[in-house]
Amino acid sequence: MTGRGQAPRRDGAAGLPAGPVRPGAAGGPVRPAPGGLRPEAGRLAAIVASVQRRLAERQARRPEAALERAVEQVLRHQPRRSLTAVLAGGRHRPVPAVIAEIKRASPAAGRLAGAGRGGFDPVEQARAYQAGGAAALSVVTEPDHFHGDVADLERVRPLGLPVLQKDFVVSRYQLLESVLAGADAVLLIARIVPPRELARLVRAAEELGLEPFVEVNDRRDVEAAVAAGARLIGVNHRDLDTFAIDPDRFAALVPLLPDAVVRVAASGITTPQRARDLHALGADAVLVGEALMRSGDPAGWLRQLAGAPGGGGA
Ligand SMILES: O=C(O)c1ccccc1NCC(=O)[C@H](O)[C@H](O)COP(=O)(O)O
Repeated sequence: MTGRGQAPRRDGAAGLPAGPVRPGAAGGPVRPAPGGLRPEAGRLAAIVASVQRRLAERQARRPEAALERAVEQVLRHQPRRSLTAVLAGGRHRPVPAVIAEIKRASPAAGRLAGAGRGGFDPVEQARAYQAGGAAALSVVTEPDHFHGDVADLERVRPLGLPVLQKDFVVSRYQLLESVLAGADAVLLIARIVPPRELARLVRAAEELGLEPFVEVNDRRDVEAAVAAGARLIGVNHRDLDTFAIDPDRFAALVPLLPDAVVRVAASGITTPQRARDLHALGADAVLVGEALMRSGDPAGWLRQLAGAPGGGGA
């Protein structure tokens, strides 16, 4: 996660190459799998390593106690909105709820924001999502591999939709930063921390009024997420090391999820029809990034999913 005072983004007006963002490109040498990462982790390890390096710098600049004091103030004056509440029961409605993502770039896709269309305004993008009927926003804030910016989250919060912060959380310190940025929910990736640490982070997030959105890739992750008490679980079709999409992953893992859990299908959802198919398999909600970022008419894409006339999605 990125806090205030992070290094400036690198996707300025001059633009970026259109190709994929190289893991480790801006974060220096790739180190062995850090923290609780499983030994097979490769490209994901490079992302987490740069996240940890930036985190250490921020922790050195601003001690956790100072953040705690600021968080107390924010929590007193800025109530959180519930992501879970707007997604729950989605599987029993005619169409899934949508978490619409702002993702400036990704290691898999390269630059997404403003590619070929001039500048990018996250607020304008979020307004289009809202106009199309999105239930919530997701904002990717990791800077080195996604060109994310925590300022994007701060800027879209006033629109009023619940906001999920997507980053690579390995420490409670980052959760404090999330509160300060105005997130309502935070992504916790089961793959990047050991199960006990995942449970600690789930608890810590809840104590701070943040809803943990636990992302899983396989059966082991599901077990860790459920044991951690996660109530909001996202099944990610994307392999975090190869970035390849496994289209059958949601179908394979959904039977393992307790009924009470709010289930989100995430990644690689390129068309409204694909979102409908995942809904038919039991998804309460879908999380869509790249397709909306690439669409010239994201509101139309979302309306087409909702079955409204005038939808412009594929
Ligand atoms: O998007 C990536 O390339 C990626 C690579 C490695 C780790 C995470 C990654 N994405 C984070 C996400 O969770 C996705 O942005 C999100 O599920 C939306 O996916 P999509 O609709 O395919 O953009």
